[in-house]
Amino acid sequence: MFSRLTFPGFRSAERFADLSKFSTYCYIRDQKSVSFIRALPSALNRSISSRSIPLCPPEALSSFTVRKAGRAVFGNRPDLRTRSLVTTSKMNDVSVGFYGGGMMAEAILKGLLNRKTIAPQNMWVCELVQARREELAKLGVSVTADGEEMLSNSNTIFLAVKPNIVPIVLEDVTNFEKQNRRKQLLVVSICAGVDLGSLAAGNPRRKCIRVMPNQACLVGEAASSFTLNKKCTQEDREVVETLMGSCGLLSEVPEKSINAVTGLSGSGPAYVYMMMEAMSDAGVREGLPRAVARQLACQTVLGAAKMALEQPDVHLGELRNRVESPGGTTIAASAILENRGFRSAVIEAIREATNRAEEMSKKE
Ligand SMILES: NC(=O)C1=CN([C@@H]2O[C@H](COP(=O)(O)OP(=O)(O)OC[C@H]3O[C@@H](n4cnc5c(N)ncnc54)[C@H](OP(=O)(O)O)[C@@H]3O)[C@@H](O)[C@H]2O)C=CC1
Ligand SMILES: O=C(O)[C@@H]1CCC=N1
Repeated sequence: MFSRLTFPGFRSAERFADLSKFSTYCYIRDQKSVSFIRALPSALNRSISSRSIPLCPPEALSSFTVRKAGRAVFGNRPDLRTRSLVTTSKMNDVSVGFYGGGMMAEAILKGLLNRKTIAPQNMWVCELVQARREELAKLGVSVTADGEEMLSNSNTIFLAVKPNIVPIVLEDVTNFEKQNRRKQLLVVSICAGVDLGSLAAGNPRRKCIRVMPNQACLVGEAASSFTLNKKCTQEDREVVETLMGSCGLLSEVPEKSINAVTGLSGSGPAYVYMMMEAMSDAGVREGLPRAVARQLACQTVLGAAKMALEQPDVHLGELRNRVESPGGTTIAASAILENRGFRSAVIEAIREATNRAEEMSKKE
């Protein structure tokens, strides 16, 4: 089988399998590709779980000839656990509805559409603001102001409203469930500080998943974590992995960790923007044109993040030390950042965000 397939970017099938260390997962979307993947272990004469997905770095995707056998869609880079294979046939049964058509719903919708994980005709958004409905309709998804219409047309319901609106929309969900007892919904909440217990309000049998994504869903580079309640099945897990995996990195964590995820990566883009804004302003102060300073600041963050992700075994302090030449410019700057409490400010800020999510879980 392999003699008929070439591996540009990989010297051999053996090399392909060795790339597992990159922990980048690939969802194969048709049966031919699944057969190809399943055949790998015997061709390599060693065992790879037939349910685990072979891996390769995203940069290799464009030259990855498995495309000849079908569409391969890269999902997440979960370093924590092996993903299961989710095929298109299974996803064909998934129809996604959103309560709330704000920033995050748009980011997730675009993430899903960009990866072609779900066809636009299988996506519904219930949003009260007409201007937002009109904006989202341009994506080809169906929009409505009527929650029941969205629920009737969907089986996986994302709660993407502000946390204080969740009890209101859950009442709708409960009424719908009572009137449609044969349809079981999967409720996926992305709302900060709303726990699994609250998501099951009105129906203790409800299947609920709590996800904490961030806005980088929009560009397929989110850092998200999720946790499921006990009513969820393995299939539900695979559905959320496929949906959120197509928006970026995804890992499963215990529910007690979700508030920390919220403080770190849910809110995280804001901290990084603040840093980039400051770097950009500093460049302007030193005489660089604004556009040049902005671009340099953004690309510096992107490049540093890429290097750190590609060298997971190298301590971040070591990566920093490699930039700090003895007696040079960087160490002079690092001394100021240490002196002004840069790291402890970040640590305390993330603790504050985590505490805030915990506070919201308790009473709002
Ligand atoms: N922003 C972020 O980066 C992240 C946000 N989250 C979580 O995602 C959730 C959504 O956040 P975000 O997208 O930023 O918020 P937005 O305010 O942008 O979006 C929420 C939308 O829901 C609409 N809405 C209000 N009530 C209803 C209702 N009953 N039915 C349907 N739509 C309704 C709102 O309208 P109106 O404006 O009129 O109220 C608004 O357009 C929050 O719970 C947040 O904790 C999670 C991770 C990251
Ligand atoms: O600020 C917030 O509450 C939301 C949750 C994570 C990011 N934004």
